[in-house]
Amino acid sequence: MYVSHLVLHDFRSYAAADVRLEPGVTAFIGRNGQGKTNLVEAVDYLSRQSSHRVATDAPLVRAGADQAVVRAAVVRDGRTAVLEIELNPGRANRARVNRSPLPRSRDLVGILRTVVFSPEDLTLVKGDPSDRRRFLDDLLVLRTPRLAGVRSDYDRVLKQRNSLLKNLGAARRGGRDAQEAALGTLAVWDEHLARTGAELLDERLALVRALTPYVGAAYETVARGASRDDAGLEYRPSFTLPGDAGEAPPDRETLAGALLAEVERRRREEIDRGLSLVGPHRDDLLLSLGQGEAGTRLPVKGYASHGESWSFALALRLASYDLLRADGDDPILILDDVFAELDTERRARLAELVAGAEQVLVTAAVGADVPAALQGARFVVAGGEVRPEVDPEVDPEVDPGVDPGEDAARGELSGVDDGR
Ligand SMILES: Nc1ncnc2c1ncn2[C@@H]1O[C@H](COP(=O)(O)OP(=O)(O)OP(=O)(O)O)[C@@H](O)[C@H]1O
Repeated sequence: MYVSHLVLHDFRSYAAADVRLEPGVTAFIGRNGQGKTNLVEAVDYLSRQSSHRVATDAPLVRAGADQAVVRAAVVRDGRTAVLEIELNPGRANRARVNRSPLPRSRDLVGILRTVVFSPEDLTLVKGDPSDRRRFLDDLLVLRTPRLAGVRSDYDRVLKQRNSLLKNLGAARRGGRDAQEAALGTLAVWDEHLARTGAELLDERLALVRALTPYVGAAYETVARGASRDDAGLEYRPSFTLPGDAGEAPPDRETLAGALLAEVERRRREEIDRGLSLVGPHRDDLLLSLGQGEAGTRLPVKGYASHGESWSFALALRLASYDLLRADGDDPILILDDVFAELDTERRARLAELVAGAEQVLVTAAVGADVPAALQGARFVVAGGEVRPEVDPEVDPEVDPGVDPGEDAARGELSGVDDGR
C-alpha cells in the first residue's frame, strides 16, 4: 500500500500542503522545525487517529484555526481510495472514504496502515506502562480494526466505573439504602469491566505471543553481537492469571471470571481509593534482555544501556512491521528523524531491512544521514513549503527556483470538496 497524494489544510504548521508521492522511498529533507515531521505525522494520523508525539488533537490543528483536514489518496492492490479526516478538537472528528461520510471517525482506522519509527520510541522502553499498553493496543487495532470498538468500550466502562467508585464514598454517608443502590449499580459495571477487559486482555496476550519471535529476530538484527534469544517480552497482568505457567493460555470466559473475582476481592480497596485497580488498564509489558535463553535476564527499563534501549525500541517497531507483513499486509513505513540517532552500521542495517517496503517515508535534517540503500525521491521542506529536490547534475535544465505548487494544485485531491 502507498500514499500517492497528500493534502493538508490547517494541519500543524501548514495552512495548506499538497504533495504527490510515489511508491518506494521518499525523503523529506530540511532544517529543524521546518515541518518535515508534521507531514509524516499527518499520514500516520490517517492510519491510527492518534499522533506519535501528542496525546490530544488540539496541537495538530494550526494555531488560530479551529479545524484541520488531512486527505490522502491511498493505493492498495492497484485500487485507489481517498481517505479524509477532519479534526475538530473538543468535538467529534469526521471521516470520509471516497467522499462518503463514515458513521464514526474510528471506522477509518486500519484502512491505511503505518509503522512509525521515531526518537519518541525510546519511551516504549523507558516510559510508563501506559506507553507500552498503547503500543500493544495500536498494533492490535491495526491488525484487527474492529478492536478499536473493544478498546473504546473498555475506556468508557472504566470511566463510568471510576466515577461510580468515587461516588460510593459519598453514598456511604448517605445511609444504607443509598449505599445498597450504588453497590447494585457497581455490580453491573463490574460485569462490563470483566467482559470487555477479558476481551482486551485475551487479544493482548495473543498479540504478545505472536510478536515475541519477531522481536527476538529483529533485536538480533539491529543489536551488534546479539542472538535471537536475547530480547524477551512478557505480558504482566494486574492479577494472577488462572492456570499454570506453560499451560495453554486461559480462554476468554475463564479470564472474565478471574477478573471479576479479583475485582470483588479488592472491592473495599477500590472504594477507598475511588479507582479501578484491576484490569488491562493496569497491566504492563515487561521487556527484558539476557544472554541467550539460559542467561540472567534483566529488565530493559532501569538496566539497559542507551544503545541497548534504542535497539530494543527499534526491534519492537521492526517486529510490528514484520508481523503486519506476515498477516499479508504491507504497511507504510515512516522513519522520522531516526538516522541521526544511529551509528553508521545500524543505519545501514535498518535501511537494508526496510528498503523492500512498498513505501518508506523518511525525514532527516541532513540529506547525508539517509543511508545509500534508501535513495529515492527527495523533497526539500523549508519555510512552510514542500518542493521536490532538484538535482542540477541530473537535470541541469531545471530551474531550482521553479514552484511545483502550481502543478500540484491541479492534483486529484484538490478538487475534492473538503466539506467546509
Ligand atoms: N498547531 C500548530 N500550529 C502552528 N505551528 C505549529 C503547530 N504545531 C507545530 N507547529 C510548528 O511546526 C514546527 C515543527 O515542525 P516539525 O516538527 O515538522 O519540524 P521538523 O522539520 O520535523 O523539525 P526537526 O528536524 O527538528 O524534527 C515548529 O516550528 C512548530 O512551531
